[in-house]
Amino acid sequence: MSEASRTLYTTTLIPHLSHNNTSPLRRTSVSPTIFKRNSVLRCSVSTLTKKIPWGCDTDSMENASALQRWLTESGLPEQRMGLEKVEVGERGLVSLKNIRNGEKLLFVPPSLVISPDSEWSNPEAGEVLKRNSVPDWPLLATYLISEASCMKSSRWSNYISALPRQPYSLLYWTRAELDTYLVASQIRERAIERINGVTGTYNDLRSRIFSKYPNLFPEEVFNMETFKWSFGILFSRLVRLPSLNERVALVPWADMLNHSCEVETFLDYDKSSQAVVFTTDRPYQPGEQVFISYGKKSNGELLLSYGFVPKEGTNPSDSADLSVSLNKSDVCYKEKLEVLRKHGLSASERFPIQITGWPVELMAYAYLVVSPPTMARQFEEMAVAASNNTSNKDLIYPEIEKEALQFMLDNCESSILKYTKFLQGSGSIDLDVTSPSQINRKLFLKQLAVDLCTSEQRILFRTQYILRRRLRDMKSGELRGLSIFNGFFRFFE
Ligand SMILES: C[S@@+](CC[C@H](N)C(=O)[O-])C[C@H]1O[C@@H](n2cnc3c(N)ncnc32)[C@H](O)[C@@H]1O
Repeated sequence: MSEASRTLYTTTLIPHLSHNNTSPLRRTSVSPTIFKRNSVLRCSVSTLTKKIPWGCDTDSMENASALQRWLTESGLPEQRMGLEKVEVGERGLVSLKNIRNGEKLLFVPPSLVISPDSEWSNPEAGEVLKRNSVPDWPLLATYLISEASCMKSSRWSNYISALPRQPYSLLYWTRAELDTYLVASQIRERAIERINGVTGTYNDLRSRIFSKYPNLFPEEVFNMETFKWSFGILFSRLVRLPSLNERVALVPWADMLNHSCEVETFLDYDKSSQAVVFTTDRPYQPGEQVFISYGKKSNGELLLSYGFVPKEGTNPSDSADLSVSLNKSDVCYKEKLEVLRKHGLSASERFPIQITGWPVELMAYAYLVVSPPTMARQFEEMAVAASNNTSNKDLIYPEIEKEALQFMLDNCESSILKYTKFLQGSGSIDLDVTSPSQINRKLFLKQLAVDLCTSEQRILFRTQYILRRRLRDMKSGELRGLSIFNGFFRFFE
C-alpha cells in the first residue's frame, strides 16, 4: 500500500523458497523438543477448524465496529475518521471533522502493528519458523493462519474477524476465469506466476517444516486454501514502512483506508509521534471518505493485488505490458539469446507502456531483435540497455531505427487485436453458471476484465498512433532526401 511497497509487489512477488518439492505430505516423527506436553492443543485443534473465523464478508460492518472498539480499548488514540460503509471500497475511513491539508492522521502505536517480530500466541510455532529462517512474507502468512486458529485466545482475534473472508485479489480467480476474462492482458501471466509462487511457497513450507511438526501445523489448518487466504490478505494489506528500514507490517485500522489515484500520500512510521501515520495532501469535509495511495501502480497491478480497477483515464500511473520476443528464424537467434540471458533477460519479455510513451528498455530490445548479423558487435550493449542496467540508456541506431519501430508497431497491433476480440466478444461470453451467486461473481469478474482491457487497449491505441506517425515522418523524410538527391543528380548530369 505504501509507495515503498511498490517494488515488492511489482518485482519478485513472492519471497523465494525453493519451489521444487511438490511431493505429497509426509508425516515424519515429531521433534521431541517441540512436541512438549499440550503445547499446541491450546490453539490449533482440528475439530475447531470449521469454527475458525477466516474473516467476514467484505462489507460486514458488525465485525468492523467490534474491531474499532477493541482498537480504542487497546491504545488507539481518538480518531478524526470513523469506519463506515462507503461508495468506493465497500468499507472505508470517513472524515468525522474538518481535516486540513497537511494534517497527520491515524497514530497507530507499534503495539497494534503486526510485524515479523510480533509475538505468537503459539510461541513454539513461531520459534520453529524462525529457526528455519523463513522469510518475512511466508512467516507472516503462517502467523496470520496460526493466530486465526487460536480464535479468541489470540490478541488479534478482533482484527482477524474483520478481515475479508475472501480478499478480492486475482489469487482467487480460477485458471479458467483467468483464461476466459484476461486472455488479452499480460496481467493474466502475472497472476499465474503469482498463484504458482504462493503454491510453491506453501509446498516448500509443508515439506520442509509443517510435515515435520504436524502437531504445531496440522494440515487441517495450514493448507493451500488457508495460505491463499493469508497471502491474499498480505497482498492487499501489507505495507512497507520506509522510516523503519522498509519493514513490512500489517497495520490494523490504517488498512481500512482505500486507494485513490488522485492522492499522493503513503503510510509511514513517524518517529516523533512513535506511531504509524499519514499526512493528508488535501482537505476533507465531515462525511467525505479519506484516501491514501497504495503506490504508483498500473490498473493491472491494482487488479492483481487488490481486486479493483480504477475508472478509465483516472490513473496517471497506468500502463499496459507489451510482450515482445526474439524471432526464432533469426540467423543470430543463439547469439542474441546468449547476450540477453547474460543480462538477466529471456527470448520473450514484457515491457510496460504508458500513455506518455514506451521505456527505453523496450526500444533497446527491439533494436536487438531486428539488428542484422553485421551489427553483432553491438548486441551486448543493446542487451545491457534492454536490461535496465546502464546509464547510457538512449541508444540510437539510425540504420535500423525504422525496423525497430516497425517491430514495435507490429507487436502493438497484434496485441490490440486480442483486446478488440475480447471486448467485442465479452457480451457473448458463456457464463456457464448454476446459481445466482455464481452469476453475480461471473458478471463482477467480467466487468473488472472489461474495465482493465479497455484501459490497456487505450494505451496501446495511443502507442500505435505515435509509432505510425513516426514511421510516416521517417518515410516522408526519406522521400524528401531522395528527391533532393535526384535533383542534384540531374544538376550534375
Ligand atoms: C487495504 S484494504 C482497504 C479496506 C477495505 N475496503 C476493507 O473494507 O477491508 C484494500 C481493499 O479495499 C478495496 N479497495 C481499496 N481501494 C479501492 C478502490 N479505489 N476501489 C475499489 N476498491 C478498493 C479493495 O477490495 C482492496 O482489496
